[in-house]
Amino acid sequence: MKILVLNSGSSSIKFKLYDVDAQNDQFSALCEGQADRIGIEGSNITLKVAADDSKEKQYGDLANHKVAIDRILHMLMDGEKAVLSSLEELAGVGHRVVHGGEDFTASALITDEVIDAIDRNAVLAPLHNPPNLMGIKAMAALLPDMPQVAVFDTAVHQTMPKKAYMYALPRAQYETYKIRKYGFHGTSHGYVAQKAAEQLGKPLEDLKIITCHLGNGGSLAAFMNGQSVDTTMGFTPLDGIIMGTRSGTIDPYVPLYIQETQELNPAQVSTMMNKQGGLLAISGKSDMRDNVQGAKEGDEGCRLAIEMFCYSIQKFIGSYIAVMNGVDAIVFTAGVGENNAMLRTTIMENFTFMGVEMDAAKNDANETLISTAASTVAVLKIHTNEELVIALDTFGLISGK
Ligand SMILES: Nc1ncnc2c1ncn2[C@@H]1O[C@H](COP(=O)(O)OP(=O)(O)O)[C@@H](O)[C@H]1O
Ligand SMILES: CC(=O)OP(=O)(O)O
Ligand SMILES: [Mg+2]
Repeated sequence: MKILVLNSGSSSIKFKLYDVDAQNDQFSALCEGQADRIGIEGSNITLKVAADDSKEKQYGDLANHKVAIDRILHMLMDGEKAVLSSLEELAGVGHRVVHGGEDFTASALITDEVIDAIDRNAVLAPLHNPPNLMGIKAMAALLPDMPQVAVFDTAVHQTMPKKAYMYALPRAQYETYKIRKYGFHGTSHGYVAQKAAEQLGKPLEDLKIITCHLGNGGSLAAFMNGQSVDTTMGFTPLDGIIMGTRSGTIDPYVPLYIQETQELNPAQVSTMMNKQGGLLAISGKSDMRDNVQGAKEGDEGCRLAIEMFCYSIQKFIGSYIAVMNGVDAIVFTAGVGENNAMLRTTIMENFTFMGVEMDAAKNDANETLISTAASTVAVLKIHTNEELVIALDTFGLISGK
């Protein structure tokens, strides 16, 4: 049976097709790809099949998400790298949905009620939920009888205790308006925490783990007793560490002051903090690779951006060690976390006081366990796989397993 996973963004759709051997619970990826610049000039779809390294790229007008999904399905069936003989082969579709609010503590089969709930929560994640919904609706329009599943970024963090998720604001802000910390990237945090426990040969429940998901967007999470107990993103994915284009945590009065003194409206300040902040604001480059390259060439802005990025992560790691009264493992994952040994070293330098010892050779060789045997805390680098979790949950829900 085959399962398609979609991660729909505002102008892109990432997709991955899995072949599931239900008998043996084996999931193998057949292909993956991305539709880019949906609704913008120069839109295109790239497809890479697992069997070979070359990519098929198709340019063409992708006016909206429905057109893009239609084109993706055609590429999967009759492109030069076709991996599906017909749509009948698809058993289900799994979607990443960023904000599930307090409505979802686990993944859900998509029904009209689920769609309504995702829609209701869209005010809480205006950059993410509307495109997620577009993907779901586009797929439903093309294949009305196909079972679809929503996998929420917020679900894993619904275990946080009240003292962690409440903001110290008048009660009505939470009770009436649902303003609280939700946390995101839960699919990734949960997956790498579990993988770290397996690597260390201990049950997740017995470990205190800090997971660092460092991608273009990024967040940290603290796991204790097998559950997320705190995370750096908050009411929205703007909070926490410094990201590619997001400011992360700042004095909450700053946006109000900017609005008052510079005659900017809330939407303009939101754009400033979400799209013009972060690494981009400091160095002019949002992509970490460009910052690393710039710093090597002596660019002061890039150096400062990297210093601020690492500093913001160190502060949260320190606070989560305090929150859990200890830590057994620290895990790095996602684009930056998985690929840059130098940044991992820099971040961990401030924890040598408590006996953290990196193994430089293993770190440089990109091994999984990158601390020494003598280190008081295990430091790991684990490849995240949000798509696989989505495929697993989709299979579970559609097959009743
Ligand atoms: N070798 C590397 N060194 C530093 N950063 C890297 C490296 N490889 C990838 N990255 C960074 O990873 C980020 C993208 O991570 P990813 O997890 O794919 O993000 P997202 O899913 O949010 O798009 C980019 O900032 C990119 O520069
Ligand atoms: C929730 C979130 O920030 O997601 P992404 O990193 O994909 O932007
Ligand atoms: Mg990501």
